[in-house]
Amino acid sequence: AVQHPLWPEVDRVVKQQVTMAKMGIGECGTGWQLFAEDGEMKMYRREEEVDGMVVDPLKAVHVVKGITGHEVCNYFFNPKYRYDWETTLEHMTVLETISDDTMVFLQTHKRIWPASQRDVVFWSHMRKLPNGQDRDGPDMWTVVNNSTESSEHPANAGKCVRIYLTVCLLCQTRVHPPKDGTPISRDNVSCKITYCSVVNPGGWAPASVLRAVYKREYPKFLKRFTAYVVNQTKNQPILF
Ligand SMILES: CCCc1ccc(-c2ccc(S(=O)(=O)CCO)cc2)cc1[C@H]1C[C@H]1c1ccccn1
Repeated sequence: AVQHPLWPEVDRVVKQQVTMAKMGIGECGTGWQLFAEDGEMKMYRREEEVDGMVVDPLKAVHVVKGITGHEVCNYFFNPKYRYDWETTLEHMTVLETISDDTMVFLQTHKRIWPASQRDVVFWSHMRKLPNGQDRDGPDMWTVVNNSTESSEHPANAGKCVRIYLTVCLLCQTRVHPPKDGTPISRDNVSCKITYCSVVNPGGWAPASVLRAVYKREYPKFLKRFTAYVVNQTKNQPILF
């Protein structure tokens, strides 16, 4: 089959992002600060600025009972669910469907006063990862979102400031088989979720405003998204 021009970049960025997401906070270099904690969810960020703009890398780890990594990645990747869980989304357009696991999106996010409204163009790729370590262990699933250009939607041509982001959602399913040999139910599965993101806000926005937005929005986003997946899957057969 003929390769799509984006494919080499998709493959390279996915491998690079998954490698980083697998690293523990301690291995990810210094300067990570825990800025939000809620039950099993822990959110870390590193304060970084590029040309005076806040580009704080974020890394969140969460363990959610009753869902699998395949299910989490399906609900994160598939555009038909996005308006249900992405509260800051104003509009989403699928610019290109490259394959059943790779799409290009244009999204405008709700304006955060006093910053101007933002939009983003990114490719999104979902992939099952071979479980290198223990053969019989459940697979890992990932979705990587990475900013890309669009000739039909040039940056900063309209009212929105174009942002640039790289996001990696890495999911590892855990199965705790019941002692008495009864069939596996949702009580016997859980998913370890690692969410990494680096967002360049594009144009200038006050560091204090951006950091306040991230501090408020990221915990809300991950809690709302995972609760949504639990609710959507609770009466469905488990998708490993
Ligand atoms: C000035 C920066 C504004 C800003 C930039 C970027 C994003 C953003 C875009 C995409 C993704 S995602 O993980 O790829 C899921 C697909 O939508 C997450 C976050 C959100 C905000 C704004 C709306 C705020 C926000 C921040 C963090 C989480 C959710 N929303």
